[in-house]
Amino acid sequence: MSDLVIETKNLTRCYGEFVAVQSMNMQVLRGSIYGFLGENGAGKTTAIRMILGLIHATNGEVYLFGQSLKKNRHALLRHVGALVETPSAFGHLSGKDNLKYICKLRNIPYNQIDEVLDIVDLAYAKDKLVRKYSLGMRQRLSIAMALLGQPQLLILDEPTNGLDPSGIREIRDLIKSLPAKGYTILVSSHLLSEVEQIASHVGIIHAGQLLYQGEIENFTKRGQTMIHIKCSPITKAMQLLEENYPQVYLENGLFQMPGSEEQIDEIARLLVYNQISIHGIYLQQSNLESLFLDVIPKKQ
Ligand SMILES: Nc1ncnc2c1ncn2[C@@H]1O[C@H](COP(=O)(O)OP(=O)(O)OP(=O)(O)O)[C@@H](O)[C@H]1O
Repeated sequence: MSDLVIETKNLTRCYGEFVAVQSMNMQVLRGSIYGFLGENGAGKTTAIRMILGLIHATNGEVYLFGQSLKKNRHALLRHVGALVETPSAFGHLSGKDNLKYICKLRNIPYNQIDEVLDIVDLAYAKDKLVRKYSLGMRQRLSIAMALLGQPQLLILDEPTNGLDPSGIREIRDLIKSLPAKGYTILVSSHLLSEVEQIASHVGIIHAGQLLYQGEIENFTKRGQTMIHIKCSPITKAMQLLEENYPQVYLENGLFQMPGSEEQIDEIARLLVYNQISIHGIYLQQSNLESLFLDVIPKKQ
């Protein structure tokens, strides 16, 4: 069994002259939650639609579970559940009847219904009409629909769009619970904070190009630790620090420089020895946001 549930090779999609996705080599490992992160218009939906065989690639190929999608489209997509468009459950039917309807359409046994209702934690509301569901409940029902047919891979395109904070939390908790049940998840988002909270891996797409992919943890490790110092008088401190630490810079009254915990003592001694008052000195780890901004090209 392939360890890569999704692999794309030079996947490209053009709309006329415009390149929406460019030579994308995505690798999604079995059992992972892969956060596909990019600003609006970055190319996430286009890439996802190609992975699902909903649109053709202009160039390149998609492999699912180690096999070419081109050659085994129907057999492979049977193992994939997806939520790509806005949820479309019937409001005049109960949650359970909506699931029954999908089972009938796709020839899936009804005995899977209770199982997926349990996974998305909607068993208590299965007989309630969907029009009386909250948006978060509707979205969980849509995920239950995608889970019918016992897929191995679940693809969710911006599943928290339009939800309120409690709905977002419900979906987040649900997604986090899925790998333990044997699912691999590809979830797209334009929100860094969301990906940071749920994903084990991240792929960053910008203007159609996958600029980074790997474990979230490794991504965070790319960051430097910075020493932040608040001290006075500023002009004298600037002169002294620049002489000893050429990488230092001043921002909003705070001196900053790359460094480690061991250097803090040495810097503090230098400042005190030169009659500079220290109001604060501490170590700051780069956060995911600053790393993200480092990866994507600066706006002109
Ligand atoms: N059918 C189409 N014809 C022409 N251009 C398109 C088409 N579909 C998408 N695009 C363009 O391709 C780019 C990528 O769009 P895509 O929907 O994949 O981005 P996205 O990252 O999913 O963003 P969003 O979160 O806003 O949906 C955008 O500039 C979009 O305008």
